[in-house]
Amino acid sequence: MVNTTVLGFPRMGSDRQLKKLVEAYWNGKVTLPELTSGAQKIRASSWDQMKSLGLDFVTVGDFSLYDHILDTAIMFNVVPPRFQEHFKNELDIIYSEVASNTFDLSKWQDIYFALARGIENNKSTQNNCVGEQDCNNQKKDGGLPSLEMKKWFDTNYHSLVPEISSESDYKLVNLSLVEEFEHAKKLGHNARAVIVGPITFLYYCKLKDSLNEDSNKYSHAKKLIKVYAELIIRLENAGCEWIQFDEPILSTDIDDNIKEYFQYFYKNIDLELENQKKNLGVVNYKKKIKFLLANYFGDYNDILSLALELPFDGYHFDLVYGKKDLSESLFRNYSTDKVISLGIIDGRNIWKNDSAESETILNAALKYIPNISAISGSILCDESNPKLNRSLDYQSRKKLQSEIFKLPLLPTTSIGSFPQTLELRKYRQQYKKGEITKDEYDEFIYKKTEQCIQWQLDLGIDVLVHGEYERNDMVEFFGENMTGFTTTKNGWVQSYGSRCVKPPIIYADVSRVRPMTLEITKFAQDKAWEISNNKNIRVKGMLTGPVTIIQWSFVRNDVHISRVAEQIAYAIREEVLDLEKNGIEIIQVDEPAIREGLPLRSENHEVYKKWAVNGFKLSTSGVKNETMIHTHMCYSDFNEILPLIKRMDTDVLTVENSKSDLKLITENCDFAENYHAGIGPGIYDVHSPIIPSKKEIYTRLAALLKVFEKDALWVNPDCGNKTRTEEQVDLSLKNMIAVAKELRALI
Ligand code: MET
Ligand SMILES: [Zn+2]
Repeated sequence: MVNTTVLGFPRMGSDRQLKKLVEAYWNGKVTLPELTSGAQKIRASSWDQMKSLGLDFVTVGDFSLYDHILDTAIMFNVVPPRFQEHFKNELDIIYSEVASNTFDLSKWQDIYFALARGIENNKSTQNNCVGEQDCNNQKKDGGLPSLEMKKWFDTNYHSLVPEISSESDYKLVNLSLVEEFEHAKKLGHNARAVIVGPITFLYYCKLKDSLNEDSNKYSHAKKLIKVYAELIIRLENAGCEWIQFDEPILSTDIDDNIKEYFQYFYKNIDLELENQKKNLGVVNYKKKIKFLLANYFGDYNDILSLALELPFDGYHFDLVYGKKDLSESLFRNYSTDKVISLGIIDGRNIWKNDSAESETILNAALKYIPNISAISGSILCDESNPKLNRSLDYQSRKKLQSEIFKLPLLPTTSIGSFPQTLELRKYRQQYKKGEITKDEYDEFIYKKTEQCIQWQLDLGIDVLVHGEYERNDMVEFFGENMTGFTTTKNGWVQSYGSRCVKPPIIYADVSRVRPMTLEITKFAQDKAWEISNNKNIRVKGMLTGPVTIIQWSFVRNDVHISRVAEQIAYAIREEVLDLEKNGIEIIQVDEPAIREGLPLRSENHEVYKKWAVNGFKLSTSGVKNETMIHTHMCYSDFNEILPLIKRMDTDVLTVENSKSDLKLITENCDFAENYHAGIGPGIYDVHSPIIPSKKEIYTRLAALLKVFEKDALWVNPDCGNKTRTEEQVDLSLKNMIAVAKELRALI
């Protein structure tokens, strides 16, 4: 028998109902009971939609008020010590209730959002840190930092990173999943529960072990087995028939250590269930509930035979991104008493499904579908093409540039955007609705830009930006100004928490029709010269690179992606050259998404690196050696992509890293030892409303100065300022600039 189902359903709602609800709760406009019932309504309407589409199962557990990894962490009591301490009273009540089998979900709500968003100004945490690592994390005078974020595999969604240690006390303390299941059942749905599998969960966890330095985070699977089993028994008792364990980690290169714990957990979970049931006095303790192993985003590759030996009742195969599974031993060795789940619709893109193709896959599930990975015939393959390379190497360019720019040591700059204020958003909306004219809108944008220049001159920042007020989104803006793109009204994709983006669609050949940023950048530069009466004040041109434009769009799939990259790169190159011709001498081409595009399997890395690196170089290397090229990247393990970054050959790289407390760059020194061009490691976290203190900035800069050459270091926030308020930006930049100036005098 063939059933139809989905692995999960978008949680945000077509009109971002969830975002609005959650933000209203944060702003105190909606009460906790209203939040709860609002969320229930959103879930229920998704189930209705799944049912009316004719699916045989609905899913529960795929919904989340903020993030599904955070949900998993909360469910199993993974609360970092700083929050345990802060919420001691609340947690004591929760734990004592749990001990008497009472689970009050509402008691978790504020703790949950605090982990996600941090807490401002918490005096009680002052001077309570143990060891340097904790000190960094405590933001002594600035409250409690939220959990870090990490990209969800190769997508642009950000998950939170739970913190575990040998002291983690895993226990089942939150039953929201069971409650959701019961709700769906009451509404008459046949629901499958979706949970993040332990290995994927641990992949997202960060080990903060001060006690046990050699500890291996995956070994925590041994401890987690108990709490997972407890949860499963509760779901089974509630009448749940299927559990889907999401383990997309299987689509990555997994080492023997991960393999060992993957095998350990799923081999032993049945036994654990039986033991717990026996202890509970259940007579018929054999497992009734069924397990589906869901791997997606790629193929099982060499883990397939191991996975097939484990006691799962069904397996999901991603036949869109994991085509290789089809060709392998899949159907040859597949036991007929196991359910097979075939992912034949591309859930990550918007193209209407080719049902003839799906039929072919279904009918002859054994046939190999060749992987279209032909990157040939593109200029991006030809490393030595002069169009891809600057004529001088970095050191020689640096000499030329330092003579021209005369920047001080530790030059200060920002990443580009300035606050998208309520007023600005109102103007944009009015303009989009046709309530104000283009001239009125432009007048406002230019006024804001001028004010931003004045503001930065007052602050004394060394390299200015125009503020990016004219763009709502760094990809959408370029999409709107090039051919081959179209936009959607409701194609929302969750980025993190309540934040959503609306990726454009690339449906045809891309080219630039007109200059896109020239006018406003030139305006900003002229204003800067006029106001300061100083030709040495420079405004950075601000563009988005081809990789990020591709990663954050729905891309046509009828030509190889390197073709699309090549076309976008030519368009950006034209813009770069126009800026340069008009006196812009520092140009930043942002590539925040470069890491997330890296294929999950290393065997596919080189093809990606080729088009990604060369796409960036084609965009930027047409300039004179005197022109300074910056790039910016976020959310990356920079050590991991160091060779790729070096190949990009930029003059200055600014990176997000303050959420990782500079550890990636300072402790694990690969990066510092091997990267010798200009570098601006984000000196504070713009994602948090907390103002970084001078002391904190000083400590970080001092740490950086120990590992980087002083004339290579730039001082900047870790990402754009657009989500902050003007006041927050002002105070943060003031502190940052003051510290840079102080330190400059000392080194
Ligand atoms: C996500 S990276 C953002 C870079 C962009 N220039 C900005 O400042 O917003
Ligand atoms: Zn960024």
